[in-house]
Amino acid sequence: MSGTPVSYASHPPHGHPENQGPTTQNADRASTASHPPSTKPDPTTTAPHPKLNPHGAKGSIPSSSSSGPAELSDLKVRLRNALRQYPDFPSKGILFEDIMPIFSSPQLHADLVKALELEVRSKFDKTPDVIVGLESRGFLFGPSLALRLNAGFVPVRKQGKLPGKLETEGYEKEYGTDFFQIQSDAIKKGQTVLVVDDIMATGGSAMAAGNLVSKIGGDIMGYLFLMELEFLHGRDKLNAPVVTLLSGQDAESREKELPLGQTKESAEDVKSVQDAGGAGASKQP
Ligand SMILES: O=P(O)(O)OC[C@H]1O[C@H](OP(=O)(O)OP(=O)(O)O)[C@H](O)[C@@H]1O
Ligand SMILES: Nc1ncnc2[nH]cnc12
Repeated sequence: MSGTPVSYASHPPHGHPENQGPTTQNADRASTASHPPSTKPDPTTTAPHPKLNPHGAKGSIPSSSSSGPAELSDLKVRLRNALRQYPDFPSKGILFEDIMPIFSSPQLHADLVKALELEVRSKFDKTPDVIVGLESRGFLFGPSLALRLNAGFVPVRKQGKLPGKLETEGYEKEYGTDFFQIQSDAIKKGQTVLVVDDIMATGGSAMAAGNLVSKIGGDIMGYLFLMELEFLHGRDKLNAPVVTLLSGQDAESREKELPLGQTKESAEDVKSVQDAGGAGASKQP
C-alpha cells in the first residue's frame, strides 16, 4: 500500500495486509523488506565501545539544564511516536522512515536536539571539535547540535554541490548508489569529528563520510544517528563507536509481533517513563 504512512504511535501490527512488503527482493542487497533474523543485541543497550565514556552520564560534561536517563527516555518515546513509515518508498521493498514530522513541531524539534546532546555528553568521553553532517537530512539537526556542543559544522554533500578542492567517495546505500564530497580544507589535521545523520541503514553513506573525513586528516571519534535499521548491520562497516537514539525495524519486534517498529527498547523506554511519571507514557499505544 504505497503512499499511505503508518506511525509508531498507531498503526497495524506486523502481518497486517497493509504492512506486507513485496515478495520479491534483489538477493544481493539487503533492504527493509527482506533480511535475515538479527542475533545482535539491542545496539542501544550493548556494552560500550572502549572509546565510549565508561562513566556514562556521571563522568560527562554537565549539560546546559538538568537532565538524566528518565528525561532521555521521555524524549525518545515522544520522538519515536512522531515518526511515520511509508511502505515501498522510494522503491518497492523499502519501508521508508519519515523523520519530517519532528521538524514541523518546534517542541519535537527541540526534543530531538536535546536528546542528541544528552547522548553525546553521556556516551562519549569528550565532545567533538567538528560535527560532520550528511546531505541532506543530516543538515536538519547537525548545525543545531554543533552549536549546543560548541563544535564546528562541516557538510558532506552529494557530488557537484561544493566548490574548491574536494575529496570524493562513491558508496552504496539501501536504495541506490551515489557520490559524496567534502572540501579538502574543511577540517584541520587532528580535529576530532562526530559524523551525524538521521538514519543508518546499510551504513554505506556513513562509511563513505568517515573515509572522507579521514582522507582530509580528521580524527573520527564516532557516529551518531537518530535511528538505526539494525537488521542491515550497518554498524559493522564503521570503525569507530556508533550511538543511535532509536532502533527500528529490528528482527526481534517482527518475531514477537510487536506493533511495527516498536522494539523492546521502546517498550522499556515507556516503562521507565511511566516509572518516572513522564508525560510521554500516555502517548504510547
Ligand atoms: O545507511 P545507508 O544505506 O547508506 O542509508 C542511509 C542514508 O540514506 C538516506 O539518505 P539519502 O541518500 O536518501 O538522502 P537524503 O538525506 O537527501 O534524503 C539517509 O538520510 C542516510 O544518509
Ligand atoms: N528505510 C529508510 N528510511 C529512510 N531513510 C533511509 N535511508 C536508507 N534507508 C532508509
